[in-house]
Amino acid sequence: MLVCCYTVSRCVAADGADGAAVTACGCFSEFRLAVVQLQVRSVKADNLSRARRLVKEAAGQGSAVVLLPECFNSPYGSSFFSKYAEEIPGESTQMLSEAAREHKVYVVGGSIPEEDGGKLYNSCTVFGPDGGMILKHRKIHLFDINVPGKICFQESETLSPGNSLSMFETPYCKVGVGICYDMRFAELAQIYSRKGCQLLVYPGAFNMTTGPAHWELLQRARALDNQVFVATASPARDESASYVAWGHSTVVSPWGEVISKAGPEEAIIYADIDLQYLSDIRQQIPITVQRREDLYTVTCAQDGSS
Ligand SMILES: NC(=O)CCC(=O)C(=O)O
Repeated sequence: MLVCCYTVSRCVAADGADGAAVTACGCFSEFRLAVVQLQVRSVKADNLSRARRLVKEAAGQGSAVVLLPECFNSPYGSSFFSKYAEEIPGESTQMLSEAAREHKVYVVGGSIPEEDGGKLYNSCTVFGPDGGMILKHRKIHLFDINVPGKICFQESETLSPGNSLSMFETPYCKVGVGICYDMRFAELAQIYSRKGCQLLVYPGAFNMTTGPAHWELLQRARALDNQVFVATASPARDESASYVAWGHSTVVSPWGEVISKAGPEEAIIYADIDLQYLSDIRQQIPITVQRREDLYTVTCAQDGSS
């Protein structure tokens, strides 16, 4: 918890990340987040080397935390998951670990298709500045969609869901992790924010149907109703792919404003995450303390059930 965030000064973070700001009490109130909207193609080695280069570039711009897209090592699609799947640790997570250690940043490694015990998962790994793996999060809500004439897709044909929630702590803030479709489930964001997360990250690959309609709206809703920062990282759009990603990686503030946003093409976007701003908003509109937990259980329903 940030308790005495009054005086803010620029400094070099203890773990070597430049550009963080600390308060008089020594807690960090501001840090730079980079979101890498990677152009993912069919050659895995190229995806890995480009991701590595862009993590380096983001670190060079003073980022303390770098976020990669869903399925960053593989084209997104049921026909690709088993071909590109790896065990963890494996080639892709090794690269993430090395990039985090070399550049002294937190790397939220988007996701990769993971193989474990004969099953496939859509898994996000997070690495700290020492290169150690902090967590592995398996997508808990699998993306199944059928909008006639537009898109029909079923992750659940090939993937298995994860069964646990994942949060991690940095010197800057506490972060909750979800993967793409997980963002549609408001309960997940609510649990993370109630457990103290100030930033929610969703590596994601929305599509050309739901992207324009829902992508930004969902992020702003999750940010606003939980008073947290929300960041999404999409693959860059590839019109020739079987699943065309919407792109538009975004960072939203706890006020619900879009503070950084990519277009459809490969890019790195940056956001200076100001936790004092988050505290101010929570004081100005104190929903976090005005909740009526005593009323949120249905005790009397018309059909007599409770
Ligand atoms: N990869 C995904 O989970 C896609 C989710 C999506 O597009 C949606 O509309 O939800």
